[in-house]
Amino acid sequence: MSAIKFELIKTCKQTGARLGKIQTPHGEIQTPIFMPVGTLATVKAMTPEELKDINAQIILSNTYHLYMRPGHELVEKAGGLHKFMNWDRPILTDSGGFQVFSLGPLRKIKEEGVEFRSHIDGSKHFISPEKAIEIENALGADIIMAFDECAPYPADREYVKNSLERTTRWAQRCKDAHKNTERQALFGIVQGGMYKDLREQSAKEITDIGFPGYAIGGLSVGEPKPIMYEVLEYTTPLLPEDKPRYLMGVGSPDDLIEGVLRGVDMFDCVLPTRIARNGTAFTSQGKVVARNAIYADDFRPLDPECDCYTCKNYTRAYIRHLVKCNEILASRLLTYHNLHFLLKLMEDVRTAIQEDRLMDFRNEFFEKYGYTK
Ligand SMILES: Nc1cc(CSc2ncc[nH]2)c2nc(N)[nH]c(=O)c2c1
Ligand SMILES: [Zn+2]
Repeated sequence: MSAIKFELIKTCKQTGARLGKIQTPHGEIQTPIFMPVGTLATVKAMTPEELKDINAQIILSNTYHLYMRPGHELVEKAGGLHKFMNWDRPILTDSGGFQVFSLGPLRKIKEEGVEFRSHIDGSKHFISPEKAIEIENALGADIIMAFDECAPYPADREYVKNSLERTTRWAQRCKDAHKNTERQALFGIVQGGMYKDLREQSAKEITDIGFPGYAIGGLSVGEPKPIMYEVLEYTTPLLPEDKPRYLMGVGSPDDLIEGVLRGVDMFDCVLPTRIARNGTAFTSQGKVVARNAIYADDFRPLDPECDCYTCKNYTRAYIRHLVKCNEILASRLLTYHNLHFLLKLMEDVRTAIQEDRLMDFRNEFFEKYGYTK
């Protein structure tokens, strides 16, 4: 028996988009969904109560980072991640594969696993698929990711083929090592770079092993958007219709909509929280770089069409002032707004699917946001 139950409610007649529901041990998730990222057991600058105010349904945390600091044993001793961070809704943990591979020359990939040096103190570590599952079981997230290699972009065919085949062998080892199937759903991750035949091979191998949900990995790694959309176009149909599909590391407003149109159900990205800390806001008319002098005496809200706490109570002029003074409140107000913006966007997308008008919604949003058609 798996820890989650996915219900496919509707497929949009105009597009490949799906409306769904995922039941988890910590509550229900409506899809398509955007998942705020809380790498170190906190969605930076937000309290759990503020996340609930903006209807965040599930957040992400990270195996590699929490293994490094404070250590998964401590989190387990605290009663698991939910208790430790005071978040009683669903959590998803990434396996650390991506983070370890991002360490670049500091890591060595072997069949057994990955040897790497800590980005904190340079100490030597080794993570195998079994170790990653042990850490994720200790953290206790409702959805956990298999330990995979996210091939860099660009990468030649030979490398990508060898890498996806090792990721398949690791996926089987993760499934064999995962004990907590009743309370933690293990998702497989499809790789294969930007090569159609390798994506088909990886999708077949990973779905043959069998998981309650599937992620599309190896995208949003610097490839041009049209290539990401093309890979999605031929990869999502290879995944079972009755299981959730998660596109890792995506994304910006346009990528979320284009991903939903191509049958993706779940997304996560550090963008909304990261650009907030750099003083930039998503708005329905495109990005607002708050630091820009043009906002010095602009007493309108960040987004006149937004009804969030930030937009109801503060002006661009005030937020620019906070950003210029590097005030902590700048990060808080901008993060609150950016997360609300993406969560509201996904709520509007779900409504558009329900009403079979997602393509019209896309065109209206792109027009207003300033994206080219
Ligand atoms: N682009 C991208 C992003 C992430 C990180 S998702 C994430 N982790 C923590 C926060 N967000 C990926 N993670 C894994 N395991 N595999 C991938 O192929 C991959 C690709
Ligand atoms: Zn707002």
